[in-house]
Amino acid sequence: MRVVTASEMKKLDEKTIKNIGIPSLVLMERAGISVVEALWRELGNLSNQSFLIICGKGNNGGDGLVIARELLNFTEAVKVLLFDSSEKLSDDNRKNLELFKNVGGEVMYIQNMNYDDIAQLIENYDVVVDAIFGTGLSKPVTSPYNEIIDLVNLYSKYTVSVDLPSGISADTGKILGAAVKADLTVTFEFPKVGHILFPGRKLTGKLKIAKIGIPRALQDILPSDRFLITPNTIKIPERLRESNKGTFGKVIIVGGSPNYIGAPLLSALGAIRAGAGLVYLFGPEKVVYNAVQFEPGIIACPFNDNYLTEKAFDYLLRFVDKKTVIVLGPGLGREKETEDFVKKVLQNLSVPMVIDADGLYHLSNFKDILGSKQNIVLTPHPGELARFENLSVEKVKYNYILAEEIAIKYHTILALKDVTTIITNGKNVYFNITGNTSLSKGGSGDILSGLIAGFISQGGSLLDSTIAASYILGRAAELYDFEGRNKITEILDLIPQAIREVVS
Ligand SMILES: NC(=O)C1=CN([C@@H]2O[C@H](COP(=O)(O)OP(=O)(O)OC[C@H]3O[C@@H](n4cnc5c(N)ncnc54)[C@H](O)[C@@H]3O)[C@@H](O)[C@H]2O)[C@H](O)CC1
Ligand SMILES: [K+]
Repeated sequence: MRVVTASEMKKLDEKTIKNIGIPSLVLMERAGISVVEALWRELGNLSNQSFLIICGKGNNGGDGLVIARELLNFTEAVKVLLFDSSEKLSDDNRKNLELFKNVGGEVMYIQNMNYDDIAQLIENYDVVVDAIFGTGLSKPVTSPYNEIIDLVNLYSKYTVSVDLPSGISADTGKILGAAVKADLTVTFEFPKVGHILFPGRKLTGKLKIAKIGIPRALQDILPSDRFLITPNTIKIPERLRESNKGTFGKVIIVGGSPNYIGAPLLSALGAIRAGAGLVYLFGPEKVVYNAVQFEPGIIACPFNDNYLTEKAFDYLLRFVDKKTVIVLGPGLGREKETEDFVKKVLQNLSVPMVIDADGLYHLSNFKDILGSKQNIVLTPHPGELARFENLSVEKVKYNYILAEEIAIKYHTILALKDVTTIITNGKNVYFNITGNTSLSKGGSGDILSGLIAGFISQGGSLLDSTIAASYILGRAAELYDFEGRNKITEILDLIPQAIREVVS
């Protein structure tokens, strides 16, 4: 499913109105009705509820006035709150204000009230409809908008936002001054970036996407480069019955050090749960023997030292063949001699690699090597990417445009792991929103790295495998929400069911 920006949505609107000839008032009417329908589905009988619709001066406010007029067909307990009687309203807003009044609708102006009265008013209604700003928000909100938004957040019993929570940037999900915290948001035709990235995603509440008649034929004008990952985005290699362990590829997890014994094991378990045919663990002997105790399905490649040093490379070579996929990094440690090992691996091996954790730490000291590589997946979290690029976490977090640039610069697949994970090959961007706090603990990234490699080893492309792994890991966590009180290994046990959901 495409994810759009404000300007892309505006362009779609304009083409629909100017090229196709569907009047803007028709689009507004359908938008407004779709919100009432969503409210009816969410709240059931609307006739016994009361509604306060807070309208801005633009078309978001116009939608609100359509909603108000339609709600009057269910109940008389409908009131519209406008900001300033002298405000210059958009044409469609003004028209719908007139229609609302024509059907006996009641309007109040914030300019004539004090904040206590407004707080009281908000508190007296069952539902507040936030139709202040939508995709037209262009700068941080100021008085009186921010005060009203704060009052809605303080006193509203149930808030539904039209198109976007007012105050949220459609293009970034950032709060511009102040923003409404909605229980439900009804948007039109496509999710906006602001619904997908935090804090916009949190303030959106439950998101409903309504069709309002934008012709499908026009959608080709949209750049096809931003997508919300849904089950039908997922491509997982088919598992033919006539097969043997060699059919499903070979993954070598390269990692481990005295303080990080579990990380490479978790990565190996991720590869096993993805369905890889052979999963090797190449690491310090203590780490490897520990892993095989836990999971005898892992093939042991113990290196007789506490850390993987340059000497380990020749030993690793014995296990690598052209079908191998390597996960480089889980628990590697940050010893200088390990960096020499990592450099040698990157200089001499051209097999697909998923580079995570301390693999990224070492790689950051010789990034130019990526210029000569073809099939690398980098899986940093914001802190690791900030360090990798010598930027602040603030600059990096949820910055999908920067992520695209980095993927192009190093021509890799980049998975910027977060509550919304951003996956990009530099051309397209995919947003993953599955998961919950059961993944907010050590080891989830290790599992992900193995899961990605496991899908690649079965024939998945680097991009498809990264998308599938991110979605599947999140879905596994959702299948039984431990609310964070889980062992990370319990998520592994739910991966087969999460895969079955998308392949069946
Ligand atoms: N196809 C669709 O998606 C349709 C969407 N509709 C609705 O139209 C709005 C967008 O309307 P627009 O008039 O462009 O802007 P807003 O109503 O979001 O904003 C109102 C107005 O406010 C001004 N403004 C911007 N920032 C600030 C600020 N910080 N302080 C004060 N004023 C500000 C600016 O001039 C804006 O124009 C979309 O969200 C949908 O709800 C159509 O109704 C139907 C089709
Ligand atoms: K809104």
